Amino acid sequence: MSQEAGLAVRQVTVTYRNGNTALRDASFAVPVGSIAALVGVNGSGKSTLFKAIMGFVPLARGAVTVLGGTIQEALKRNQIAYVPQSEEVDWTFPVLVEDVVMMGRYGRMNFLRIPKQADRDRVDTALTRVGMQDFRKRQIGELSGGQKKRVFLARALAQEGKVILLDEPFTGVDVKTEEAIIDLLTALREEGCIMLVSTHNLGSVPRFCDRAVLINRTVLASGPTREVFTHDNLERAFGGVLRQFTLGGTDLHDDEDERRVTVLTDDEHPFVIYGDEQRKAAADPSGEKP
Ligand SMILES: Nc1ncnc2c1ncn2[C@@H]1O[C@H](COP(=O)(O)OP(=O)(O)OP(=O)(O)O)[C@@H](O)[C@H]1O
Repeated sequence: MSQEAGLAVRQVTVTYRNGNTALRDASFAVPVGSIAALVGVNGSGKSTLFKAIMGFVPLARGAVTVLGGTIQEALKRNQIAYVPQSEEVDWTFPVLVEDVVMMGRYGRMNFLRIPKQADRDRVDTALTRVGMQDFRKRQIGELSGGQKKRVFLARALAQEGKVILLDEPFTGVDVKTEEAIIDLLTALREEGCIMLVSTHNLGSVPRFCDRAVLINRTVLASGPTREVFTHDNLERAFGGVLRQFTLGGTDLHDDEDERRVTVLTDDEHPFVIYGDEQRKAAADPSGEKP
């Protein structure tokens, strides 16, 4: 399918009311049926970009199109679902898990918000898909970090949005939950969803994101992950924030093997580049050595 029909951000500039331009001339596209990682340092404009796509901040310049239409049209059709960062949610608010997921249906109800059977069925399916059926009567504040994430994913599923924005979905979740989330996103990709996932977890990006957008107040690089996730691009995006070291010779091998391995890391989620031609080599998502 053409990129035109997916999510397209064209020359977008966002200036906040205090005059701060958080994003300048940002352009990229994500086709239907793909997962794109949105990667950048703190303050690089990831949340601002999400807000721009959701129509929460006015664009000083440029345009965003969703499935060929404007943001307003997409919002009216409930096409954009959002999974927030944990810090954005008031967990003391007394609401049950099933009610949070039902919120995903609000846009499809009339102003009285009385759920129909079809809405309840969608909520059931969404809770089952994220493995949270047994917790449906729990207060949202009484869940673990990973369980809370799954509930908000279920809300996005119940909404049936074609475009799903996920803000740091792996922060504070264990490896098993991370795997479960990745499996779910991969299944949604097969169903034709467009996902934009902000993450600091560099190591996992080539594993499940077919595309990547590197950002620092503008889009530095975007496209297929294997083309974007290069040593040079990551260095441009992260500068001194990342540590880099190369292992080779007797540090890595106990024989004559001359291959080397370079690790780029924020000390939490290392991104590993195999081979000697690191500066030219694109990351190989299969993890195979050259
Ligand atoms: N409401 C606002 N008014 C003015 N400036 C803002 C506002 N929100 C964010 N900014 C600024 O815009 C820039 C981009 O911030 P943004 O929150 O989009 O970054 P981010 O990449 O999401 O950061 P993080 O990884 O820390 O969540 C920062 O310099 C920030 O201080």
